[in-house]
Amino acid sequence: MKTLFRLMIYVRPSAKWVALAVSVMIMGTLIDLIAPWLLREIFDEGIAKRDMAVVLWLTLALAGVQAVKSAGMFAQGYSQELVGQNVVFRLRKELYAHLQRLSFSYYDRAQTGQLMSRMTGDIEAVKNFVGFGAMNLFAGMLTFLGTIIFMMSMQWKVTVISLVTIPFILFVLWRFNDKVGPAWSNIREQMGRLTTTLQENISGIRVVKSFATEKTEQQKFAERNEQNFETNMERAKLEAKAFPLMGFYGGLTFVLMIWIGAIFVVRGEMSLGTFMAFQWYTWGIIWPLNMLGWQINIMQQAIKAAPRVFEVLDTPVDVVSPSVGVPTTGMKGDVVFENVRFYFADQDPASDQPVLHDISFRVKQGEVVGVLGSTGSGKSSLIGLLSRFYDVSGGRVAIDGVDVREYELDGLRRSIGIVPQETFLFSASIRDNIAYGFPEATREQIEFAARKAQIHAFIEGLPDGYDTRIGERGVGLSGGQRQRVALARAILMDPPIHVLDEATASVDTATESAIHVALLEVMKGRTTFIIAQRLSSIQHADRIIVLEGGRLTEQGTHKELNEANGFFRQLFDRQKQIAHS
Ligand SMILES: Nc1ncnc2c1ncn2[C@@H]1O[C@H](COP(=O)(O)OP(=O)(O)OP(=O)(O)O)[C@@H](O)[C@H]1O
Repeated sequence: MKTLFRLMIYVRPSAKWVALAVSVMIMGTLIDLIAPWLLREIFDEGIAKRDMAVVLWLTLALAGVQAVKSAGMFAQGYSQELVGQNVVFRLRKELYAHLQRLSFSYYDRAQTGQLMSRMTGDIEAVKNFVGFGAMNLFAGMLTFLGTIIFMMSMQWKVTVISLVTIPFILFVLWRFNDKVGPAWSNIREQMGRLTTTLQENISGIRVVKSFATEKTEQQKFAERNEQNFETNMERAKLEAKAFPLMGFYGGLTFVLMIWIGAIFVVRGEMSLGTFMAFQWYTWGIIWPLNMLGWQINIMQQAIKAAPRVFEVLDTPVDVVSPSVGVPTTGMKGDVVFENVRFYFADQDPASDQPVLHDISFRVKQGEVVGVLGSTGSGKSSLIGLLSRFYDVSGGRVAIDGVDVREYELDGLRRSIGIVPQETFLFSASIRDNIAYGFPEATREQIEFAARKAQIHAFIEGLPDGYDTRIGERGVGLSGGQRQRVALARAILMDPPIHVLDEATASVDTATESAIHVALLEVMKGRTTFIIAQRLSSIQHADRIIVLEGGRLTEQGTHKELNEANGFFRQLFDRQKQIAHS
């Protein structure tokens, strides 16, 4: 019930169209109730009295009301679909906007397939109910009650006797409703899992193929598909049991009506016209009850699907912009980490070790800082705190003396140009990919950024140059080329702070060196963090920070760290040895 009330919030803006659909539906129902009454008059006042004028006028009236009803059906069909589509539109828009706001900690755990399925199938199920099911459910109930009232007013005894089957039909419906709800809940959940399997397989198809696990993947998909098939068949079984039974009781009502009606006609307690009208009215009892099964189906689907959508909408956003954020215009880029401690959302501070322990350091505007550490030492997490991908669990991160949590969030993120470890390119032209964060950039600006990222010559060599379209996730470019496009994207943003997270790990050392020389100019006056595992990447750093197991163990210049004989020195010796062997 709570779900239905909440859905009403999305219907409210379309109240005018709901009112139109309901009015037309009530008019259509009234016509359905008047038509058999006209038929009775044709029989009793026209045929029985051999008055063809009455027959003609009443037949014309019958045709007229049917024409009005048909026109009304058009208006009702259109407006109820409009209500449904509007609800879907609003829900999808809100869901998409919320997905954009949700923080990294949500996406660390979310399954893409489940989100896709909620965005499509579940919302569609809601639309079917709001746009069609609900209105027809209401129309059915109105027709049912109206028919009984009209019949009672014509011949209450025949009506009461003929309707003895109704409690049986209602019992079958009640049982069906009870069982079909959980079945729909399973189906919606399984649809989500099926989409997840499909999405993961397609995204990871290169891994699947390189490990030749197509058969295992097929098997996995087949299992999910089979579960889906079986749950759907369970639901179909419920329908197969309930619907014919309802059809049987409905038929029985019809037969009873003829039999009891005939007795009353013979006894002279019912006119032939009323008898004929009752045959027509019977349908006004049977169809709403038969349709009720389908409508319950549609309603239960929506009741089970909507909470899946609301669950995403209700997920709190844990990294939000302050209501009045500090503007970032004129940001210089002095960065301070003060006693920073950090746990991921799925960690328990009571029992787990923090990913970052008590980190403190200061970086002045324009400094180039290398962040060095073995894999898993916390380098990316450290940088994630700067852009507020995550918030610190203790201590603070400040830029120009202002806590990052006090800045206006969009401005903060636009002030930090990150070239991430895993580059994501969109299926668009190379130009659009470079200008992703700055769509109004001029051709010169884009080319300048591409030159600095050492990718301009390559792009110029392509048949369509900057207009060359690249496939999904950058297919068509090598890893190093993709990294350089991402680098150009960050350079174009011209932020006061640059972060290169293993940004040159996929390029050869000669290209890396060329990129660094070009970047020296771009980085001038800008604070730059270069995260790396190999020393060649940080050769131009003014200072180096060394992370080990989430702790800052060393910091200083190349020279100072070489003399300190710690992790840096060991790495230096190891990489020198490899280079010489
Ligand atoms: N979402 C998460 N939830 C819990 N722990 C995580 C999560 N993401 C990363 N970690 C853990 O946090 C630690 C630091 O990870 P991080 O990615 O910051 O390391 P890194 O130094 O950048 O490693 P690499 O050089 O391999 O990229 C790792 O031990 C990792 O397993």
